[in-house]
Amino acid sequence: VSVPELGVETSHTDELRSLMSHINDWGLDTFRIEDLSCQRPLTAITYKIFQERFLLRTYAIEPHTLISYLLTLEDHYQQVPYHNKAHGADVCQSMHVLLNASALDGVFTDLEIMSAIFASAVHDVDHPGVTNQFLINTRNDLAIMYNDESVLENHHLAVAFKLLQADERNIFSNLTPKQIKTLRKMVIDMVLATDMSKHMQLLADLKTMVESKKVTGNNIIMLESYDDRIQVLQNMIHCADLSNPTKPLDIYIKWTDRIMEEFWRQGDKERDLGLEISPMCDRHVASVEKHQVGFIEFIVHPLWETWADLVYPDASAILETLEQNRDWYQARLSSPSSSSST
Ligand SMILES: COc1ccc(-c2ccn(C[C@@H](O)CN3CCOCC3)n2)cc1OC1CCCC1
Ligand SMILES: [Zn+2]
Repeated sequence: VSVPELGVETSHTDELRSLMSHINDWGLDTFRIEDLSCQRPLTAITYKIFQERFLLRTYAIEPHTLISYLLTLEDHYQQVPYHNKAHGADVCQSMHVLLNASALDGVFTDLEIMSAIFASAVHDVDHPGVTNQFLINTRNDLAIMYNDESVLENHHLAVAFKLLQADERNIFSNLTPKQIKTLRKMVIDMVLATDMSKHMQLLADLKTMVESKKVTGNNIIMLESYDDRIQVLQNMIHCADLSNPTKPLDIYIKWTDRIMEEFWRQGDKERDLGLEISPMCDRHVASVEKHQVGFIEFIVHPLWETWADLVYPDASAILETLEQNRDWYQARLSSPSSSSST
């Protein structure tokens, strides 16, 4: 069975191929890839990364099996404003770039790398566009299923692994049982770490690691235990998940427009249900810029500053962009408020 060169059927092959040549660059325009891939950004990006890292060869993955899994995975992302297949594709590509930090050169095994790319691609699959708290408050079946604990994160993992059960989609069919066991544990540990309720603990542990950082002669980080290795991978997927404010401003603003529309739709549901409207979810009381400045000040910058310390100097330019973007939103705060999309 033959597969198209870029993994997806497109009439923009030359343009898509040219864009894909920037797969290793921070700030790749996921929105343009969404258009050029005929609405298949997750399949196109993940397929390119697997090829770029020779993972099909290393793990004897049939191209059509990988495409079949990716297309089905992509179809299981819901059409919600933010937590859709474009976000999955963006986090996957961002993780791919973070894994290329020179301070991590040769640190992770191929299995750990494949686990990280797979975890990123699947980490929000079937996201319904509402928060864990909303699912808990409305006694949604998912909250009942997972007893209010990391409800969405558990669901994304269950969906991702269930899709692997079909033979024509089982990309890990040629891994050894031990490899499958290890990959499954690492993917679970990474996706569960994207739960924002784990953020403070994850950041505290990262800070401790930075303070006691051990490096080799050429500044490569030494990670001896599984706990140390998975902790770095968990922080990487968390950084990739919270990377919108570190991207070129025009791309960041598009992500802001999408997350706000998703939050406001949740607020609309809460209003209709007579529930208290969650913070930042009332479209009639919008302060988009203020919330982005707060998000960066209290969550995104502390995390990325610590990550930049760990892999110094690899993430310095990213931190610089984050600070410039914060200043841009800050400046719009003091001037008469105008919508973030203009
Ligand atoms: C560009 O703006 C944002 C971009 C991203 C986010 C954001 C929040 C939480 N996350 C991460 C979860 O989605 C973790 N998910 C949950 C479901 O399970 C998987 C893992 N991401 C918030 C953003 O802005 C908010 C609105 C104003 C300030 C804050
Ligand atoms: Zn996410």
